[in-house]
Amino acid sequence: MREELRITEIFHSLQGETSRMGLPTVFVRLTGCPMRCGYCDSAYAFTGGKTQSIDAIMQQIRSFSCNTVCVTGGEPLAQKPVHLLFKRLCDEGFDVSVETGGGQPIDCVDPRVSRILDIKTPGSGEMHNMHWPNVDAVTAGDEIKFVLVDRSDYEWARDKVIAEKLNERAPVIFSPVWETLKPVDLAEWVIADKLPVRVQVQLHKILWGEKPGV
Ligand SMILES: C[S@@+](CC[C@H](N)C(=O)[O-])C[C@H]1O[C@@H](n2cnc3c(N)ncnc32)[C@H](O)[C@@H]1O
Ligand SMILES: Nc1nc2[nH]cc(C(=O)O)c2c(=O)[nH]1
Ligand code: SF4
Ligand SMILES: [Mg+2]
Repeated sequence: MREELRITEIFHSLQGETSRMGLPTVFVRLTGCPMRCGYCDSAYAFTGGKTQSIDAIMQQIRSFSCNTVCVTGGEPLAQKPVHLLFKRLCDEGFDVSVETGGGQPIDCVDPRVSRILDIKTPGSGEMHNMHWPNVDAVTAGDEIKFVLVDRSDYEWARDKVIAEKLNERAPVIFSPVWETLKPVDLAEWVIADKLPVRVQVQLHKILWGEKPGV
C-alpha cells in the first residue's frame, strides 16, 4: 500500500460537532469525495490538495501538541491508506475520530477510532449512495449523525431513529444545515416529539463563520 494521502488541509481548531464539541482538536481534511450532498460546506476539498506521506502528516499533527484528532474530508474512507494513518495515530495514543458520509464500509476502520457516521437523508440528494450495512456496524463508541435540510428530512430521520432504535446503539445527533434549517425550529420539533437525540449547531461556524481552516 502506498504510504501517502491527498490532503486539502491540516489545522488546529475547536471540535465544532459531535459529543466532542468544544475540545481543541487537530483536523486532517482528505481530498476527494464520491458524494455530492447539496449542502456540502467542504466542496473546496473535492479536488486539488497535495499528496503527502503519512510520515509528513504525522509530523504536522504532532506539531500542534494536541492529543485529539479528527480525520475528515471530502470522504476520508475513500482513500485506502487512511487506515494506515488511523493505526499510526492510535498506536501513538491519539484520541481519533473520523467523519464519514457513510458511502464506504466502516467495519474495516481501526476499532480504536470513533466513527461519526452520517445517515444521508432524502434532502441531501445522496441517500442512494449510502452503504446501509454501516448502520448495523455502529457500536457504542461511535455516533450517528443526521444533517437535516427541512421538516420533511426531520420527519424521515425521526421515524428512522424510532423504527430502528438507533439511540440504543450510539448517541444520535440531529444537525441543521447551516443557514437553511433554523436551529430553533429543529430544537422545538425534537422537544415536542420527546426524541432521544442531541440537537447540535456547528460551533465553529458560530465562532468564525463558514470558511476553510476553522
Ligand atoms: C464536510 S463532511 C466530511 C466528512 C464526510 N464526507 C461526511 O459527509 O460526513 C463533515 C460533516 O459536515 C456536515 N455538513 C456538511 N455541510 C454542512 C452544512 N452546510 N451544514 C451542516 N452540516 C454540514 C456533513 O453532513 C458531515 O456530517
Ligand atoms: N471546527 C470544526 N469542527 C469540525 N467537525 C467536523 C468538521 C468537518 O468538516 O468534518 C469540522 C470542521 O470543519 N471544523
Ligand atoms: S459526503 Fe461529506 S464531503 Fe462529501 S459531499 Fe457530502 S457532506 Fe460533502
Ligand atoms: Mg466542516
